[in-house]
Amino acid sequence: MLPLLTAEQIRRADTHTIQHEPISSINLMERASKAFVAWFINHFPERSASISIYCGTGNNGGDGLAVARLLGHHRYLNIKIVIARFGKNSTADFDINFERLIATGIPYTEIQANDDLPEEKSDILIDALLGSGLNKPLAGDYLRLVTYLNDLQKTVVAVDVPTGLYTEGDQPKDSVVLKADLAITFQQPKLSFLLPGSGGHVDHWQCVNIGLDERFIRSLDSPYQYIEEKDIRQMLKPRTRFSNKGTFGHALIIAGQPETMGAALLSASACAHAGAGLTTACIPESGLTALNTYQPEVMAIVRGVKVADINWEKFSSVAIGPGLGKEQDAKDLLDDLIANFKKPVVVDADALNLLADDPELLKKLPANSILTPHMKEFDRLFGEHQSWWARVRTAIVKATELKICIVLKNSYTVIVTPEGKAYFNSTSNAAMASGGMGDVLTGILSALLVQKYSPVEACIIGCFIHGKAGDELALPNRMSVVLPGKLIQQLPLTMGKLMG
Ligand SMILES: NC(=O)C1=CN([C@@H]2O[C@H](COP(=O)(O)OP(=O)(O)OC[C@H]3O[C@@H](n4cnc5c(N)ncnc54)[C@H](O)[C@@H]3O)[C@@H](O)[C@H]2O)[C@@H](O)CC1
Ligand SMILES: Nc1ncnc2c1ncn2[C@@H]1O[C@H](COP(=O)(O)OP(=O)(O)O)[C@@H](O)[C@H]1O
Ligand SMILES: [K+]
Repeated sequence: MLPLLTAEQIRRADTHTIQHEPISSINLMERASKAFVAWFINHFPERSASISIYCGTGNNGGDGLAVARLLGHHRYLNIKIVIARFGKNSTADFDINFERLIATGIPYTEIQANDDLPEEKSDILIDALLGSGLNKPLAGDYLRLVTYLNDLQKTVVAVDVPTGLYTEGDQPKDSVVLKADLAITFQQPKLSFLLPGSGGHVDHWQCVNIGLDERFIRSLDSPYQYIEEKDIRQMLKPRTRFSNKGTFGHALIIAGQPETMGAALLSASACAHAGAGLTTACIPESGLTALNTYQPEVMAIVRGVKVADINWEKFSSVAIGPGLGKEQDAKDLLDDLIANFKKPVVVDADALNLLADDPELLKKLPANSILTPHMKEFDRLFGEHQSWWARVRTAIVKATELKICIVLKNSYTVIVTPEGKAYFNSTSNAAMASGGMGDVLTGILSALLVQKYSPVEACIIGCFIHGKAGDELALPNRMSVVLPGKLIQQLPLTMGKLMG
């Protein structure tokens, strides 16, 4: 896991590294700038490209000056430097890099407060105006400059953080950010890159290691973590030679109505493909032929048979909700499940909406149950939110209070645990934004629970493999849409590769 730090924690990690590695702060800046340049060269190998580097007078600007000098060493010869000296202050490391720049003879322009803004003809802009030191929304000269640069619609590469973007927390409404095509960011992705809204200011980001003290970073025990493939490889258990279907548990999926049987089919099929030993779907009678045709491996309990006839004890885990509707029979099933089943359950879609109408029932969920809301379901459950940052904060409070896992779905789905940790998933892509994709995730989570992964492990592994299967299909094949049924077919391969 990659710990995700706040701006203040990043400063502490910088200071600690400087004191204990030890390394001087100017050499740490040089290391960061070299790491930036290595990636920049990767993306923009054309040495004749016209590049303008906009530098503030803090350490982000210091990085910008060092980057300019290093690009010069790499024979990028069509470089222009613009220093925005809007205030009196500059940092010591900015000043040193300014001296070093002058020594190289690379020309630069300075703009002061209220100056006319320079004509800009370069194709690529490097944004080193402000970084993680941002402490208020852009105003005055910075606002004027950034608005001007945004209007030019050039390719923008941000150093560490786009100017104007908060590293974490609520981005003030209507605040202006220098929109980046690429942010080459130091040590760890910034929390704001991972949330819709703020993340929209960065088209792509690339994280470069600058050698901050990892032991110290871990000791900060950040509640925010970024899931990496190596974590999943460690967690996923290969299937052993003498295993049989009994080894891998029996999942029950309560889903579907005559009009939304597809949701039940997708969940149940995903559950079987993600390795449940046995899968049973509790569906309306009219869906029986569809189920037996689409996925003959899945067994059925036909709804309409009295609810109490379900022998809950037979199942190692139960998921409820996809396409279920909110009619009385759905409500009765949910009540009965919560009254009689004491192991963690997966609650999705309509079952979440039923819980939103009945907060007392929500409090009775078995400990460590998993809720999988998208944004709208989340707000129905826990109230309207103005930002994703606010949603993550509420999810932490609610998951701890109710002792449950909350999987808040989106790009970078956030998994919040009863201990109050928030894990950001690193897989998935926009080709997966298609109806039924969440139903597939519910089936995967059930399959992992019955295979005896803990609820937190199931959420982490489940979200990762769901997104990974989508990435494996969409990215190399340039698919603009991945349908849920196709993703299900990919799951055994995705899981097999991660186990091997
Ligand atoms: N030793 C270190 O601390 C390292 C820092 N690095 C760079 O340093 C950056 C952070 O540098 P700084 O802390 O100097 O801060 P910045 O360079 O981001 O900002 C400079 C100063 O601008 C002022 N400011 C904040 N918001 C403003 C606003 N809206 N309008 C006008 N002025 C505003 C603040 O006083 C701030 O300190 C990182 O993003 C990274 O690029 C890297 O060189 C790696 C090592
Ligand atoms: N733009 C996107 N990028 C990455 N993943 C996405 C994107 N859009 C949707 N997904 C994933 O697809 C799933 C959609 O879930 P949900 O909205 O519940 O769908 P449905 O209700 O149609 O089944 C989630 O797991 C989400 O993470
Ligand atoms: K920047």
